[in-house]
Amino acid sequence: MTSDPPISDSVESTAADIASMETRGAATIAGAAADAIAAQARETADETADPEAFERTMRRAGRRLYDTRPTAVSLPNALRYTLGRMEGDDVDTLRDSVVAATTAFTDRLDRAQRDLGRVGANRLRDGDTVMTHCHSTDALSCVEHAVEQGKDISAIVKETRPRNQGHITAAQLRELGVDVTLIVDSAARRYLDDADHVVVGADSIAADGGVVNKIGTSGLAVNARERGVPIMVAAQTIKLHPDTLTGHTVEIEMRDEAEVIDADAREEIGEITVENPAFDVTPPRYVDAIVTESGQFPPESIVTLMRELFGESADRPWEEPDATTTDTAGPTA
Ligand SMILES: O=C(COP(=O)(O)O)[C@H](O)[C@H](O)COP(=O)(O)O
Repeated sequence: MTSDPPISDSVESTAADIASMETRGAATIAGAAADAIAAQARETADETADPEAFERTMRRAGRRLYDTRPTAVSLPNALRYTLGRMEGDDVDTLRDSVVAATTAFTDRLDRAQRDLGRVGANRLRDGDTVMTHCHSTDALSCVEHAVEQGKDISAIVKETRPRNQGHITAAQLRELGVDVTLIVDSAARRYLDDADHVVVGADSIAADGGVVNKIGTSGLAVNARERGVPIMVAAQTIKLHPDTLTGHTVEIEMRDEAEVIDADAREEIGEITVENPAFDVTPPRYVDAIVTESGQFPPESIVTLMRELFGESADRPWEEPDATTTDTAGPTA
């Protein structure tokens, strides 16, 4: 018996880049995964004429990507869209179906971001100041469209420890011509008095409207509510987590302590525990609007859109057909 074709270099390097956060941010991760799946389909079709071997290899590639980071549902949703459309009785047809699905998926990704940007921009007025957390391409799309509408927008950008994704946000806002004030995370409450909106992205949105995003989002949202500053979550619909429709929770990624403290400082302090959760959950009552490519929603009604898009439950086309369902439950929300 001959062995199945290997996982492609493209999938291996994409998976490594996602795990190391070289490729990061939910939408970017989804696009990279779709591109890697397309590369895998092309290479596998060159290496086997056996349709079953092709399908097994594609599922294996899907699992390799799936296992990288657990929180952003855009990754499994990208696999759902692309591998879920794999069909055909021969390898060429199977390959073409997957490649066509990946192209359609990445087109939708770009279009969705533009469309939600227009919706989010309508919430911003000329002269407004937004406060941001982390780096979200969906959130930035709202600011970009507001600027295109001729609005003068300023930004207070939280640096977002431990990885300082706020620096990326600051640089991209400057490219848009937005005035930027960079602050440390702990200064957020003080500067909320100068903000008209908090604008953040999402890695996953649960059926109850809970928003999973970079650690620190929930504290920011609670403070913003106390200060009367509206909180807008910019999230295209690939951020909707269909497993939460059936009671599953969203796993919160715990990352290496080396991101928080270097070895020398740790040694100097003595025996301590260091925790580094990458994300947290903002309860729906602290969110004013979830802005998607299908319009804006109060968080409590997002479940309707989720059912429309995913039905009552989500399939897992990266698993072998006879595999028992893997529970996605983990420490969460
Ligand atoms: O929390 C993060 C990124 O976390 P990390 O840096 O750990 O990946 C972003 O706010 C969301 O992914 C949304 O981003 P986008 O709007 O670009 O999908």
